[in-house]
Amino acid sequence: MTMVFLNKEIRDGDNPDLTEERKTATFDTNKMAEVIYGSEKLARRRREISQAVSLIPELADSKPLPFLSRNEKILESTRKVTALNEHLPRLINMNDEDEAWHIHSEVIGFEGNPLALHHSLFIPPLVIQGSDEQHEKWLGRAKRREIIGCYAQTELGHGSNIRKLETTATYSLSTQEFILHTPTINALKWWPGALGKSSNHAVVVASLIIKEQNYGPHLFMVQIRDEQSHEPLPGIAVGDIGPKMAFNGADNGFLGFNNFRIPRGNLLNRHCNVEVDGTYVRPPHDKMNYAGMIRVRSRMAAEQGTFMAQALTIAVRYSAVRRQGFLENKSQEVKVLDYQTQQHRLFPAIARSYAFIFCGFETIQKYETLQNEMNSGNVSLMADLHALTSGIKSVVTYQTGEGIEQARMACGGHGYSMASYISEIYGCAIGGCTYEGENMVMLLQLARYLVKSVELAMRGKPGDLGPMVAYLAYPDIKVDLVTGPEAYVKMFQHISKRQSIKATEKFHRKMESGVSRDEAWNQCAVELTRASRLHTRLYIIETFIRRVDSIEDLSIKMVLTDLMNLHLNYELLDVASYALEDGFMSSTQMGFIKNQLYSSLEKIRPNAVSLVDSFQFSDLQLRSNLLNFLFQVLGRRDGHVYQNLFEWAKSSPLNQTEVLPSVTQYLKPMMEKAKL
Ligand SMILES: CC(C)(COP(=O)(O)OP(=O)(O)OC[C@H]1O[C@@H](n2cnc3c(N)ncnc32)[C@H](O)[C@@H]1OP(=O)(O)O)[C@@H](O)C(=O)NCCC(=O)NCCSC(=O)CCCC(=O)O
Ligand SMILES: Cc1cc2nc3c(=O)[nH]c(=O)nc-3n(C[C@H](O)[C@H](O)[C@H](O)COP(=O)(O)OP(=O)(O)OC[C@H]3O[C@@H](n4cnc5c(N)ncnc54)[C@H](O)[C@@H]3O)c2cc1C
Repeated sequence: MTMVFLNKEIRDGDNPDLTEERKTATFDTNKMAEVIYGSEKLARRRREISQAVSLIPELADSKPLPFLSRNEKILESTRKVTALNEHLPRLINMNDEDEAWHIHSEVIGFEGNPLALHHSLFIPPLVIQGSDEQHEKWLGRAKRREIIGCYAQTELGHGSNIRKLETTATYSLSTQEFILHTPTINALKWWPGALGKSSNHAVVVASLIIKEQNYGPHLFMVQIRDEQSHEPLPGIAVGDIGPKMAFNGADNGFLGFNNFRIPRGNLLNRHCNVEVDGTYVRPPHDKMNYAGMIRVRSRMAAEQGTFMAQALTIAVRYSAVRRQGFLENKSQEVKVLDYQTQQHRLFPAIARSYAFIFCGFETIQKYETLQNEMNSGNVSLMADLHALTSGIKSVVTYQTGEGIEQARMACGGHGYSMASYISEIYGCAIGGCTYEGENMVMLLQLARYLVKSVELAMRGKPGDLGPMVAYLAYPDIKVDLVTGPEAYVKMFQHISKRQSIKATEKFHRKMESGVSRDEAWNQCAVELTRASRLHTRLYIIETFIRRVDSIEDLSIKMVLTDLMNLHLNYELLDVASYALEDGFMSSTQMGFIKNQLYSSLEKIRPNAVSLVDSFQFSDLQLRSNLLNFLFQVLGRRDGHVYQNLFEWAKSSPLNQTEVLPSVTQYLKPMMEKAKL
């Protein structure tokens, strides 16, 4: 039986192919949005905010961004973000981070802006690592945007290995100051977003030196530019690092110090301190100064899930209006979305977007618990969350990159045009594989945790394993996949456990053969990263199942169950070789998984457009609206892509004149010469 849901947002004049899709949906997209965003209130607020933004012309792009130069992009993103700043108090609840995040992505898009890091990486470390007194001094000013800041950690020579950062902060007993210094070119800060041209403050990570002893990376509040003139302060060299693959509306920068002095009170000292006489007060956890990175990583699953969801919204809508080729009926070409290959390209990625967003909820909540615990001095949760978020950040960024690239290819030629907006989304999202910890490096961090856990299990201490890794001690009992999701989890647990054990045993064998610990680790690194990926994918599957279990609305639960089954079969198929290898999975089971996968694609087909509509991205957010000016056009909610692609092309600066200088200066003379 199909429940017919009349989508309230079907509009007159929409492309009939899309209207037809929306009519076949078996669920209410507003209800689904509540599940995606976690509450009726937030889903509703997002719609209200989008609506309010659409009525303010100055918050729209003034030109299609791909046609702008780098300087124009920065000017435009700054214009928008400052205009937005003026409107913000009327549009959102200023204390609600989700509302703020939504409105910024809507107005700014993926190109970045000079304030992006201020909120995500300048204020949070100040909150986490700053004392009450330091909050008093800087936090209010930062929140009011009297000062603009960034997070300056990475250097030209070091990003992953932060223990080897070369920027020094040497304590001067005589003046009670820290002297910041960049001893070599390699030690220049390099990459920090918004540092290059916009920020006048930075949280700088530098190696703390007291009486010639290096205490490792610490965080310092540093004013880098004059608040009046915006000129760099004496002793500071700062600038932009040049154009990047994407994110060119932001000014990632470099920064060098020439014996630049800051007061002792600028060491962010909620958890550690340097006393007047140079006595160092240790933090409660060795890696306390890394807590800000856990925070950002904990938010990456949800963030990347929505990045992928935007690319998929564009690709799925387009696939429902793009007609090409025939199936049975030779009188009308089919929507490309009807091809099984197209569905296989897009639907598993839709499932992953949902999975990442659900998983993101859990990690954000876990971080909030950690933050509360840390505030009361309990750091026992840090190691677990560091391991978990290290794996999640790596898996979701990689799979998001894959999903967005598939979305681009699914749009054929038009996907390659910047009119699709997909290349911009890709460029921004894929940066996540590198920033906040390069993926391999982070997978190896999780592997340390897995190896230790396997060692505990091997020593017969399974009781000491945390809930996340308890399965490493479970016995192997064959499963019948027909029985449902739990059996899939057990199969995945077996695969993940076996890989963790295999990698650990290999590591042990290498050491027993006389290879040093570090060398042995390196010789097992690929196997170790495999274990980390499997463990993380298992965790994501489990969060998906938990979320679907918790849903009460039947129509929503049914379609999410289809999506979850697709996810389970797709993921298991992808790693099946691990289970076939030791005979835990039979070839019959493999066939079963494939058939389940194909049948999931068919089940999802009528709901595909509504599943992406449910993310409720506005046309402005997808840079697909023509309301005020010409924007990218492929993901338009109304589905009128062709005429708008033509408008877009006409607006290209190249078409503002019929004969270009390239022709008069070079081609014409060449052709004339050839005639002689
Ligand atoms: C790879 C590590 C973790 C290694 O650190 P290390 O001090 O050399 O550590 P080690 O001696 O090898 O010991 C590892 C040990 O330290 C633990 N650990 C490491 N990090 C944490 C943590 N956050 N919480 C709790 N524990 C932590 C690990 O679990 C290890 O513990 P173990 O020895 O196994 O018991 C570190 O260097 C690191 O985090 N590197 C990545 C750098 C990074 O993420 N940079 C981000 C810059 S900001 C940015 O990119 C902004 C992007 C823009 C945007 O978001 O939009
Ligand atoms: C868009 C963007 C925004 C950024 N924003 C900021 C910012 O705001 N502030 C800031 O401080 N930084 C920022 N960064 C810098 C970013 O955090 C670093 O680039 C990142 O941490 C990776 O470090 P790296 O560049 O040193 O890479 P490298 O470590 O040099 O990586 C190169 C290769 O070496 C491998 N490798 C390195 N170490 C190991 C190891 N131990 N084991 C195995 N393989 C290894 C890596 O896997 C990789 O394949 C940003 C970067 C980007 C791309």
